[in-house]
Amino acid sequence: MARNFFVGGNWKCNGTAEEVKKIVNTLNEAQVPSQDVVEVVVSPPYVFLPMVKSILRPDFYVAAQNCWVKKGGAFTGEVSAEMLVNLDIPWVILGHSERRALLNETNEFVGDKVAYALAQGLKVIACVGETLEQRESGSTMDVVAAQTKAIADRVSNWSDVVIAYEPVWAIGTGKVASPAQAQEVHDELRKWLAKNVSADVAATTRIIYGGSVNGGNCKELGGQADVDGFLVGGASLKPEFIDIIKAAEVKKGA
Ligand SMILES: O=C[C@H](O)COP(=O)(O)O
Repeated sequence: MARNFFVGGNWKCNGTAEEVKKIVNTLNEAQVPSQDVVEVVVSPPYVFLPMVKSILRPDFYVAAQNCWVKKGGAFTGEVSAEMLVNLDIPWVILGHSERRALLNETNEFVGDKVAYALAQGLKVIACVGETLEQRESGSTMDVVAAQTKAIADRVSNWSDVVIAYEPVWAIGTGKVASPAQAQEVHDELRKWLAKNVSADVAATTRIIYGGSVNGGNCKELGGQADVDGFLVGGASLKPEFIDIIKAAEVKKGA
């Protein structure tokens, strides 16, 4: 079964209202392949979500960068999944390595968040990935499998989940994984899903790559059999994001 290419832009903690409007204008004017070729989702900081949603072209979608693990209440500073649903925000990024590392989000906590967000009706971009130390010690697949297992243990319907494989050593470093390195992990992850979840989930779940993707490397990465798109950080703030969206065309006729 064909997996529609997916390109996410994670704007992280960047931008002023003026800069955000400028990025949206660039996106709105861009000529890109149609939605049946590529699904585009941009993720501004919380405070800009309603504005971006209201001015963004209707064939692109928005995502929050996080949400709380359960129903809202006395959790100062948090935003609940219900609030995102209330504002018609369709997607949320969960388990980003910056949150795992800087805010101590564990595999289990991320798994709980993914399950809760899905149960409220959100679609989830769930991030996994190893550190340089873990890669060098040969434990990449163990790490990625443990992160994915914590999600699989809590989730039964995978139709609204996209997995983002983001090696931590490639994030914001300019040190992109080689196409072969990305393909190897994506292939292993798909095999893991086939063995531990189901053949159908393995065949249909999109596994996207993140980590220093740019206009220059996106086509080769996107051409890998098990790379179904990207989660882009730095380059999603720049006009080259359009070229990354267009990389979806490498899958045409594949
Ligand atoms: O969520 C996106 C990733 O952290 C990649 O960031 P980057 O493209 O700036 O390396």
